Amino acid sequence: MELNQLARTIFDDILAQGGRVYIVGGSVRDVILKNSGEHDVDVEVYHMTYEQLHDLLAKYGVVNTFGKMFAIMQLENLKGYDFALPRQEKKVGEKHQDFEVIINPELPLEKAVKRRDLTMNALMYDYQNEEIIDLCGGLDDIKKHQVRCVDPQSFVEDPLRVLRIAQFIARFEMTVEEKTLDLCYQMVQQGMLKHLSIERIYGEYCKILMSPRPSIGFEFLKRIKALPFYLSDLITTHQRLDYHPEGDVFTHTMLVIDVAALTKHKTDAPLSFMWSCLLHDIGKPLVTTADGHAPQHNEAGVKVFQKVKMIQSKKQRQYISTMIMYHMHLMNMARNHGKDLSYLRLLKKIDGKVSMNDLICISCCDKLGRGKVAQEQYDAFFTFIEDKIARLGMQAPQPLINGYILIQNGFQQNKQLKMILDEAYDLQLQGLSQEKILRSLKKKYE
Ligand SMILES: Nc1ccn([C@@H]2O[C@H](COP(=O)(O)OP(=O)(O)OP(=O)(O)O)[C@@H](O)[C@H]2O)c(=O)n1
Repeated sequence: MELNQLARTIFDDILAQGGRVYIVGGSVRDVILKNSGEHDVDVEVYHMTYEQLHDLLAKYGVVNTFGKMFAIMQLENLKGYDFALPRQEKKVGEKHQDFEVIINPELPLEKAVKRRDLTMNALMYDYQNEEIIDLCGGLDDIKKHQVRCVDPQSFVEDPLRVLRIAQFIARFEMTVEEKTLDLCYQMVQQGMLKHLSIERIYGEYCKILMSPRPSIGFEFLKRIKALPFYLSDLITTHQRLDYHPEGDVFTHTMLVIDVAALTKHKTDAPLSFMWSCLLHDIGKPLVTTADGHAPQHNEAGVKVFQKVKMIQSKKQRQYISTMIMYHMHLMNMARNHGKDLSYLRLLKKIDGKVSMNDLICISCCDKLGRGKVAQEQYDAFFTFIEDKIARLGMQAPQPLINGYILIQNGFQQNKQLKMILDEAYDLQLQGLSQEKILRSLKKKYE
């Protein structure tokens, strides 16, 4: 394993003092999976007391301790390394922190691994012997590309693990072993996931969305009936087969997010973009008619989005809401040979909230998420957009008239001003000069 030189020096010191060092958790798994990328290194130190380990670490720098009960220690000058003592955990309440923790430096490894969620996450790297210790069959499961829980009894103690499975299988393109899948289903049926905080759920959803194949994670959540209402409602919403040969809205959404996963690096806000793709059609269940039409599903989607509480950042909410609102405008314009004016109006509406680039990306993903898209249709869409961009740009034109100018020209500062400003901008887009806009507005409002 690749380890920092200071970490090696500390580990050697621990061994010299009679301790034993094991690296555990995601960093070991990721080495086996040949998964590159930054990862914190979790170090479990055996045969030393809390005080002994603390004193030893203090020789190398300032020690910070986290989670009084978990006794996790970090060195300020050794970022990304967490030192902990072996422990057993017992759930004592419904909340995430409701655990009784029993630290035991002499805990047998077989017992220590029991608190881990999945076999691939229970692998240990023995620093002294430079070998992987696999007490739960994690290596075999990785070979089979499957996730499997270590111990059903301890697995259920943290319901977040159900969502962790969803993100792991999406990230590593794996399947879920049958008994583990049944266990997850039972946990959902028993309402265990209801106690999870929205922040924790959001974290796992983000990991699913930023994975190479997000659909794998959401298909799993569908199978165990753990989807929130705004996604599960998509399953029973059918669409017109001539527009959507792929079938219901959920199936379409899954195709869209998988294409989006390949496109996200081209966008200005990859995570928010992925969320937008997941949620772009959440309005459809509300407005879809018996023959599969979904008029104004974008506006309905914005309303449903207000109920999606797990996204809390104001900026992200504004981005996603704007994407839901305008996700079909470019496509509709291309279909109806939209006028330059509607394109310019669209630029103004999205201005500062999302970029035209990101709107183009979501339109492409939406189009590609229909299974087989006729090449001519796709080409026509691109020609349309390229033409508009070449002539009219990607940014909304700067307004010639602002509130200050209106007031200087005798308009009152009242509620109507905003409406008049919109009107002024529209006249500008129609090609009127500043002088002519003011003249026209004065005539109308005086
Ligand atoms: N609900 C949880 C969270 C964590 N773990 C254990 O703690 C380790 C470290 O957890 P964490 O850093 O949260 O996740 P990783 O598995 O490292 O995965 P990621 O790549 O998402 O960080 C996991 O490998 C697993 O052994 C667990 O059993 N149950």
